[in-house]
Amino acid sequence: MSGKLATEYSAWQKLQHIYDSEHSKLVLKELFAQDPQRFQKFSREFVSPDDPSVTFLLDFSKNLITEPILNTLLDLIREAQVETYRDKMFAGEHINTSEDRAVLHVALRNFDDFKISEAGVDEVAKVLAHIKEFTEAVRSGAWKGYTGKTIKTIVNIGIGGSDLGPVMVTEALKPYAKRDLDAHFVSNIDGTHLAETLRLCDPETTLFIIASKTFTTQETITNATSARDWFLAAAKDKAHVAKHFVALSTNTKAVTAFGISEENMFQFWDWVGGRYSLWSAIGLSIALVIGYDNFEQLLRGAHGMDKHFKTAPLEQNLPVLLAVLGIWYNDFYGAQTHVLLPYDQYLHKFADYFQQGDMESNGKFVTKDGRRVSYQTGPIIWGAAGTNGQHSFYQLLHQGTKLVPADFLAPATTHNPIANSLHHRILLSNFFAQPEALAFGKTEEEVRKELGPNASEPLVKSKVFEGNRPSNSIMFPVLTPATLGALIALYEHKIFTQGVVWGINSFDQMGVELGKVLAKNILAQLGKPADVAGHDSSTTGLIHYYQKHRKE
Ligand SMILES: O=P(O)(O)OC[C@H]1O[C@H](O)[C@H](O)[C@@H](O)[C@@H]1O
Repeated sequence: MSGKLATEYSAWQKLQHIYDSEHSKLVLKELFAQDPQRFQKFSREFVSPDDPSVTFLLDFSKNLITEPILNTLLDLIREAQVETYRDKMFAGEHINTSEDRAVLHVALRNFDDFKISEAGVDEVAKVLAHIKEFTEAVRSGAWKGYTGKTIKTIVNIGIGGSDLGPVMVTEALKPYAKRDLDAHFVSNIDGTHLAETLRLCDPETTLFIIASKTFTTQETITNATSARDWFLAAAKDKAHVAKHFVALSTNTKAVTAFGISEENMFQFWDWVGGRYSLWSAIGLSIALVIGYDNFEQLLRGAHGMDKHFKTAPLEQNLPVLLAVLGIWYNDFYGAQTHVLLPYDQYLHKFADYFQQGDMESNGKFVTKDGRRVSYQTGPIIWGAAGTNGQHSFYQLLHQGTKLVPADFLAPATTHNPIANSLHHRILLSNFFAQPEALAFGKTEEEVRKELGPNASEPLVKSKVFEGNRPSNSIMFPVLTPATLGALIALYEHKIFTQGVVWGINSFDQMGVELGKVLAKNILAQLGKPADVAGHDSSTTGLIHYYQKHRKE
């Protein structure tokens, strides 16, 4: 990010030239046939520098690249000074320029390797100790509710980054969960979300975790207030709130004003972005569910990936490799989306999580120095756990008119080897088959041979798979807390790398503000039709329809 638009880099121009002159010749079937070493050349094994059991394989050989293309993509990384900006991030420089903030989620999982001087970094260990002490008290039953009973249910109230990370990780690490502690997550302002959750809770045995970096988010504060009202309807005395409500926030003043005392508050800092906050106090619900030691393993796994990202040469650097492949499709092939396909039911929220992680980070049209970009920035992220997607949207992946680069992820070993691991073998056979089908397809000739001479032309055509659809495959031995930590950090650093090349600020989220302001204005006008003013005819018509039909 040198103040340049990405298109001004000579490597970018070279890539454009390569794309224009060569892309029609980039045929996976031929590339594999020409080079028996292709898998060896275009796959890397990650082994955490901290823990050799944290390892995975990235196979990126089924991508529309050659060695010269990869080298040019890596030249782009050099020209955009990604390594310099990476080092600035790790050093605590204020690379979030619009908000004048450091970007230090890496400091939350640092365990003393990188020297970072920024206010608050020296308090990380203290907050972790607080999390440890509190989670152990709740999990052991030492922490009692207002009638002396132990906590059986936790309800995390938060939205966006204060929800998606804890939801995704608690789902992913269920095998490590304390099964007699129920965890619920309430995010939506729709009263249905809270009401349906409270039906499952007993005020005597429920702990509410109010998770909000700012502690001003309308949804969270409204849900927290209603939860407190529900609790007090049973507990009567406000003094009991202390045993049933804790807060995770950077805003001590607002937390205490809400009625949660400082000792029940878990602090974090403005250099933790919401969508990078599961490593901070926002991870309290994770630590409660899987225990502090497993939570620390998650952090250590991420730290191993941080070290790799910081030190590995570009051609070995996994986040960088994923980033450049994404740029190749996003900016040269014109792919609009990127699909995440974990073949692991425990990772069923992985794509939801990285929808915020990626799209809120890189969905921006203005560079850091205020110029309108002339190229595509962040892709649309979507996905679902395999094999479910195969029975719904894979039709389009295989035979649709759009190019959808895909990441397939799977563990070699399942936590649930039922039926002698038959389920897992079937799951993995699909995990291996789908990228193969996408890459190599099925020719007309093969279809004709299969259908015989009497097959109609339209039938033959409809059964052709053109192939040449790219994907990455990521395999790991087993989904442990540390492996998950490393995987999440892998994608975080991929997003960072792409943001630097595109010249945008990946760490603010100005685009979510306008809707919030308009909603606040409209809320004040919902009373009667005469109050509805200052809108276009569509918005006015919609509000009037609501006013006519509501029954409250
Ligand atoms: O944690 P909070 O301050 O309540 O913020 C919750 C979420 O809301 C905002 O609108 C941002 O777009 C998100 O990045 C953030 O994670």
